Amino acid sequence: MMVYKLRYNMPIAAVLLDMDGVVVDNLPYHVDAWLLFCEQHGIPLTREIFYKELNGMNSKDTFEWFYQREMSAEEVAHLEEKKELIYRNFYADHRKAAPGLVTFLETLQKEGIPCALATSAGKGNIDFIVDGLGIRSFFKAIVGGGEVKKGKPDPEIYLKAAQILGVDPAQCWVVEDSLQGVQAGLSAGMQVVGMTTSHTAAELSHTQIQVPHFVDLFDLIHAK
Ligand SMILES: O=P(O)(O)OC[C@H]1O[C@@H](O)[C@H](O)[C@@H](O)[C@@H]1O
Repeated sequence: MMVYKLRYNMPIAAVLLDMDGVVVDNLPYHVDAWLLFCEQHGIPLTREIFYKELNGMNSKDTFEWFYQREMSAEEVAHLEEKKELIYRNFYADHRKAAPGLVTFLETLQKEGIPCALATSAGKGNIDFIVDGLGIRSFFKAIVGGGEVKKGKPDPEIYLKAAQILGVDPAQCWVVEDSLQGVQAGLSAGMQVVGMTTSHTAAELSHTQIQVPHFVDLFDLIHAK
């Protein structure tokens, strides 16, 4: 059941989209890649632990969680390259925009509402999705995981995106699927749409709205 509890009927200053699990429903491919990477490196990981603890985190935080120590940028880049190669091989032939995404982006553009992408992913994975789907021109800003000091669940990435767009965080809608990402959006003081690709609506019930995809989403969040 969809829960619809808007904090108030506000105009939308901007929409900030998460990428993995939102723009594309690709999480199972990321998880398969992490599981294979972990198997190859002797790290115990289960699907359940991934969704609960790691989904939405950037690579640095994920590798530090695995190895339980701080890691240098070089070390992270080296391991990240291995894992993302596996992921991109798994997902390349399956790239597909989430249902309703392009119409949603076109509507925002027509209404003059700026849109940004705020993802924990690195540049390689961002280009792989954004250019793979041909949607780059819809984004006024793209903030990647490597461009913030603190990754999700910290609000920094969403606050940075709002700052680049020059909008009030309280008038932004975030679209997220992961628990870490939802927390980042809520901590930024934004309204959050929980997209139920990785978690159930009940697990995302702390967001303002839960939806399965972008179809009809604009009408739901648009102030009447
Ligand atoms: O959900 P976002 O912010 O697009 O996150 C991307 C990240 O999502 C995580 O779940 C993946 O483990 C990462 O590899 C990926 O970079």
